[in-house]
Amino acid sequence: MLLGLDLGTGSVKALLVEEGGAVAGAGFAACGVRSPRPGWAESDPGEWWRAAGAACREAVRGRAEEVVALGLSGQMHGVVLAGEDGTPLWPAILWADTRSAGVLDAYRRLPQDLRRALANPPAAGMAGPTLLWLREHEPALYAAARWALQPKDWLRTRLIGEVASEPSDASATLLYDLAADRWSREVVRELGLREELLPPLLYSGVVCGELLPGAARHLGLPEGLPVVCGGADTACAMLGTGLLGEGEVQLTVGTGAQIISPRRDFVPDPSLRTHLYRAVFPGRYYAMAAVQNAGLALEWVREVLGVSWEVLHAEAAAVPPGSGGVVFLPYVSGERTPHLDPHARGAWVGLGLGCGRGHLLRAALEGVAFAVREALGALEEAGIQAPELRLAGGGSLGESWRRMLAGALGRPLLILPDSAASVASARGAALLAGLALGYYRGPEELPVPRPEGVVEPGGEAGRYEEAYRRFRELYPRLRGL
Ligand SMILES: Nc1ncnc2c1ncn2[C@@H]1O[C@H](COP(=O)(O)OP(=O)(O)O)[C@@H](O)[C@H]1O
Ligand SMILES: O=C(CO)[C@@H](O)[C@H](O)COP(=O)(O)O
Repeated sequence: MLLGLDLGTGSVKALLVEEGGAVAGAGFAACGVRSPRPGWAESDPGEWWRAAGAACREAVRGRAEEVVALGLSGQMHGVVLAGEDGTPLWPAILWADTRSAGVLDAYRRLPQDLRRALANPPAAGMAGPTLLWLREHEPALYAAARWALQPKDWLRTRLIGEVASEPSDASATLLYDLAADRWSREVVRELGLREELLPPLLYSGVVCGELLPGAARHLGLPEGLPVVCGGADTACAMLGTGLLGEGEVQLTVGTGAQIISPRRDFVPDPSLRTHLYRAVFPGRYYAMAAVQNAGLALEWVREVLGVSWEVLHAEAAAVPPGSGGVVFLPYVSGERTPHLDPHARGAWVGLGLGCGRGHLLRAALEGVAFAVREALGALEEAGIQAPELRLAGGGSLGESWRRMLAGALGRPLLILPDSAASVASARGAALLAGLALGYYRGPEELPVPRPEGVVEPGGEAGRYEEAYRRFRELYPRLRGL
C-alpha cells in the first residue's frame, strides 16, 4: 500500500492507495487560514502537523504495517521560516497573501536575462517576494532563520529530520531558473536575499529519508518508513488524474483554481500572464493559469451570508443563469491570471429591490466560474487549446455546480471518479511514492482513472454570455477605485 499526504490550504488529505490504483482508505483534517491584517493569509504549521497526524491515522486505520512508502504533496508558493531543525519561527505566509505587493518592483528591475530565466510573472504571495517583505519588515526574524521552506518541505523536515526541496515546488518560488533547472543564485544575489536559506534540491520521485520514531507515532505509521521527496500540489494532481499527455487540459477547483496542461518543452508565455512550472518528472513542465479566488471566495461568501454548502447550491439553483443581472467579482485576495493585481478586490454589483440571497449566491458561483473562464482565455492565448477540460479538486463536486461550470465555461467537463478527482494531489503523492520504490517503471505504467462521464455545457451555455460580458467589463471599470 502507498500512502499520499497532501498539505492543502484548507485541509490535509491522506490517501491509502493499492498498487493497482484502488483507494483503500482516506483521511481528512481541516486547517485554518487566518488573515490578521487586510491582504494577509497565514497558517500555523503546528496546526498542519496536528492535521497531518489526524488525516494519516484516519486513512490507515489498522493497516499501518501494509504501508510501504509515504509520498508528499503540498500547497505551493508559501514560506515557512524555520530554524536549523525545522522549528517554525513565524506563521507560514501562504500563496494567497498579498503583503509582498509593494516589493514586486524589485523583480521588475531585474536584468532582462534574469527575468527570462524565471519564466514567470512577478506575483505577490510567491516565496521570493515574501522573503523580500520579511527582510524589510521583520529583519531580526529574517536574520535568525536558517531555512525558508515550502509547506510540504517543512512537513517532510519534521517527518525525517532532513531538509530538502525539489523542482516542482522550487520552480514556483520566483527564485528558480527554469531553463537551467536549478535555484537561480543570480536572482537571489541580485535581490540581495540570503542564498543559504534555500534547501538543497533533490528529485521529486526519490526516497529521501525514513520516518523518525516520534513522527511515526504521531502519524500512526511504522518507524523507518521510506518517505519520498514529493511535489507541488498542482504537479501531483496531474499524476493523480493521469494528466500526462501534451494537449490535455485539467481544471482543478480547490481553495484556488488552476487550469493546467503538460508541456514537454520549456515554452514560457511571452505575455507572462500565465505560469510555466516544473512537473515532477525530470525535464517535464506544465503551463498553468492560476485563479486565486475559487473556494477561498466561496468560503468567504458562505461565512458572511451564514449558509451551508447545501443551502448555497440550492438557493443558487433556484435563480436562472445570469443571476438577474447581479455580478460578483471574487477577488477577495487580489488576483493572478489574468489581471496579476494583488490590489484587486471583490464586489457584488447590480443589486435591486427584487434581489434575494439566492441572487447573491448564484452570482458568487458564476463569478468564480467566469474568473476561471477568463483565466482559461489567457492560457489559450498562450497557445494551449482546451476544447474540453478534465475536472478535479475538492471544490469541483456536486451536479448543479458542475453544470454551472460547464455552462459558464462553454465547454464539456470530463468527470473522473470522486475517489480520484477530489483528492487528486494526495493520490498523485501516493503514486509518486510508488514510482520511487519502482512499483511503476515510468509514468506510462501509472494506474490512470477513467472518466466516468461528461457534463456538457448544453443549452444553458448561451444564457451566460451576456453575464460574462458584464463580468469582464466590471474589473477594468472598478480598478483603482
Ligand atoms: N460543495 C462545494 N461547492 C463548491 N466549493 C466547495 C464545496 N465544498 C467545498 N468547496 C471548496 O473546495 C475547497 C476544498 O477543496 P480542496 O481541493 O480540498 O482544497 P485545498 O486543497 O485547497 O484545501 C474549499 O476551499 C471549499 O471552499
Ligand atoms: O496557488 C496555487 C498554484 O499556483 C495552488 O496550487 C496552491 O498550491 C493552492 O492549492 P489549493 O490549496 O487550492 O489546492
